[in-house]
Amino acid sequence: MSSRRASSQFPPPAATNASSAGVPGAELRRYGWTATDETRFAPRRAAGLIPARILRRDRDRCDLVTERGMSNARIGLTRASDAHLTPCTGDWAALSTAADPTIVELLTRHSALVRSSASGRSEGQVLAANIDIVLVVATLSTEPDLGRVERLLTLAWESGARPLIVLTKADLLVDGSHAATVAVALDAVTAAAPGVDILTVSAFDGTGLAALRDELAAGAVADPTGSGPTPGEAVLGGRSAVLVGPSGVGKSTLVNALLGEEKLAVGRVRPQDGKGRHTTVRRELVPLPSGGILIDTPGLRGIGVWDVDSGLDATFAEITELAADCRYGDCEHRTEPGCAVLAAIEDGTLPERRLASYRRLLRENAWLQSRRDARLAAELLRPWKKIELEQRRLYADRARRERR
Ligand SMILES: Nc1nc2c(ncn2[C@@H]2O[C@H](COP(=O)(O)OP(=O)(O)OP(=O)(O)O)[C@@H](O)[C@H]2O)c(=O)[nH]1
Ligand SMILES: [Zn+2]
Repeated sequence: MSSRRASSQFPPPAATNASSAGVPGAELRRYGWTATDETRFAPRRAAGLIPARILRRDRDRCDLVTERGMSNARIGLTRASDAHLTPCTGDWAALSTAADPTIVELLTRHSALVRSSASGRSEGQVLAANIDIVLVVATLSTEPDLGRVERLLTLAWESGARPLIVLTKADLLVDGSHAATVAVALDAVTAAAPGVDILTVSAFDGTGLAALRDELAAGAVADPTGSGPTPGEAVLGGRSAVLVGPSGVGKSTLVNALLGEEKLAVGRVRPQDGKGRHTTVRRELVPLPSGGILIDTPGLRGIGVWDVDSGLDATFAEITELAADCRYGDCEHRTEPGCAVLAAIEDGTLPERRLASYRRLLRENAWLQSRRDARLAAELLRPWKKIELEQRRLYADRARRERR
């Protein structure tokens, strides 16, 4: 994964206020922890573990937040080799509170944004876990890359979270020279995203920011203590949202606009690692003063789809729907008679570009799946290869003995 953007783009977290810590996990509610989560966690708490949300993943350690404040912990999972089970930003974990805190368990994820790994290996790579919304960010300032929007939507649908398209730089609408382009861009994106809500925003003039804040704050509750660790941070919980989109569309500017004043209230944090080390906790996940939790992962360029069968169905919903009316169940919508998809292209209701884009992503998905299947097959064969080898050795030994 490219790290074109420092993962510490969010301001260092302010020192945690322990005053609301009367209730177990209360401080974590800012990060989305709920009473239900706490109930489920009870047996672990009884075993001396505490809940934590992962803010950032390093090779074998994580920056995280617990009810006691920011911390840094070792990854002590037994199945750490499984890409889907290694901690990532957004994960909830059970943490041992030993001298060197250790993540001993990942709590079940309700969603995960997964891409094919940058190295092109046959595994998926989890970019963010436990998200409610994927903000697919594109800009109105240039002709939209619809293929990219569809790719990101496919990943978003597949994650189990709800996609929301955010079109940035809406202030360009008022500029006469841009207005026409923007209107066309908006129509094109709408056609490429059936069933997906689209918000146009501008970090410059504030357009749409209130609507976006409301989306993220849904379900948030007022801080019972009346004040958060930083002034104005009086809302707890809300939706967890991850931002995806190419470089230059205005993600950082948008994040800063959403963070508002909070970015000024910064300070170094001393993780409670028992050794009193002073390190700055870096984070890719931050609670918003207005409610909701924002995740911004570095480097989402060249993002590849990964195991996205249902994501494709959702992204290209109108094609899936048409395909149900094709004469043949296995219709590939190429030359088959009675093909409802081709008929829709013929009568102009389905743009050819949509079908081409759908095919491209289908092919990519099938290719990755076949590579994964090949890897699985190789893994299944491995024990047999070992037995075969041992048998050969045995026979050779016996033959040698008999020759003597
Ligand atoms: N007109 C206008 N320009 C904007 C707006 N938001 C951002 N920009 C400009 O767009 C450019 C890119 O913004 P960034 O926030 O750095 O974009 P990004 O998506 O974070 O880019 P990376 O950090 O490379 O991923 C900058 O020159 C911003 O000033 C906006 O609302 N309106
Ligand atoms: Zn067909």
